[in-house]
Amino acid sequence: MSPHTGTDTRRSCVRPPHFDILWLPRAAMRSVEGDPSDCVLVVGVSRPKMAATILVIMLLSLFLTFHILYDSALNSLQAASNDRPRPPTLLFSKQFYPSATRRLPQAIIIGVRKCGTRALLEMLSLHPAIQKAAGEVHFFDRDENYYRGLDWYRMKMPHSYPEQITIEKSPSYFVTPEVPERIRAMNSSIKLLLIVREPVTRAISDYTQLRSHAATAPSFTFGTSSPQRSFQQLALHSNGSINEAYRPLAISVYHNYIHRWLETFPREQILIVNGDLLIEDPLSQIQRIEDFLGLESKISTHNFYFNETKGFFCLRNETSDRCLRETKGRKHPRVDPLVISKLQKNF
Ligand SMILES: Nc1ncnc2c1ncn2[C@@H]1O[C@H](COP(=O)(O)OS(=O)(=O)O)[C@@H](OP(=O)(O)O)[C@H]1O
Repeated sequence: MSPHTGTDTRRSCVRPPHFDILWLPRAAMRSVEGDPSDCVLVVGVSRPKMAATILVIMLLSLFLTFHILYDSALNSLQAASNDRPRPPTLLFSKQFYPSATRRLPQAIIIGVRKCGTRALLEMLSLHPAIQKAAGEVHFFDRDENYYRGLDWYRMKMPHSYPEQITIEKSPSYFVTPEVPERIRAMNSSIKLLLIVREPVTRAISDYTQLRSHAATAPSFTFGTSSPQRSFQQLALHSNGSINEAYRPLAISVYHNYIHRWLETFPREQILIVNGDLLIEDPLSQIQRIEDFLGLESKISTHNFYFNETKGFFCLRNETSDRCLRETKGRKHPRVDPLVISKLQKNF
């Protein structure tokens, strides 16, 4: 080995033969502390700004590629369950799907509470041309929401295509006096779905829900921890007469509320759905609604299966089977049949 003589350590570095195949410039090899037998490979970026730009471009293209792949995978999944891919939810979706926007509903399930409003909404949303609002919006019945305006309401709606129908359900619309006029002010040609059930069963269902809420609520919400009163005790006075002021019974007197709707909307804009039949034979009611909404019949027997454990029909599409939550289909307390028939005669 020749000793290190000059100031330029690069020249005196002995380049190992296998490094020749890397086409590295000679300057990349430098000797350590002037010892030509001990070389290091020095790698650096000669144009850092350009390198940074290239890196950013590469990362952006990677992100976009991932985004497009994810979006199309999502749409393929949805296309498998429906004929029409659902509007995308990801960033940049408006550029890719310009017509998917949030629209005010063209149909509303206005009630009645405990008659199967949730089941109805979920079943209808099996139709590819129906987009449902996720929760109960309570726009028309709660002043604090109503005075936020229609843009607030629109933002509660899902994305939909122009040929799709947006639908929401808020069961308390039916019994709130201001609601029919407020809905008409928004859209006088809107379609309304009213689902009803045998009135005493509905009242018992209402009672069951209130009792279950009271059992789980803190004691200050419902007063002292007095033992819960039975349906019969609440529905009948001690002299045996009917307690018409008892809210679950009052809501079941449908004609006390429906007249306001009929005064505000033409009869052909309101479809009355049979909630008892929706439980026993959901398709019969769903097909009536497809027709009422002017939709092609798409929901079929394949979309329902009876779940023995739940005791109700559950929903099926190409990707999943699902039943409604346990708060839907609660076990009702036993009520004396004589009390039931007495109440039924009153309706
Ligand atoms: N398929 C299916 N699965 C489960 N439950 C079903 C179904 N179809 C109708 N129902 C009946 O829906 C009742 C609840 O009605 P709502 O959804 O209108 O209740 S709520 O007002 O929104 O609280 C609920 O009342 P309860 O039985 O008292 O729980 C059910 O009887």
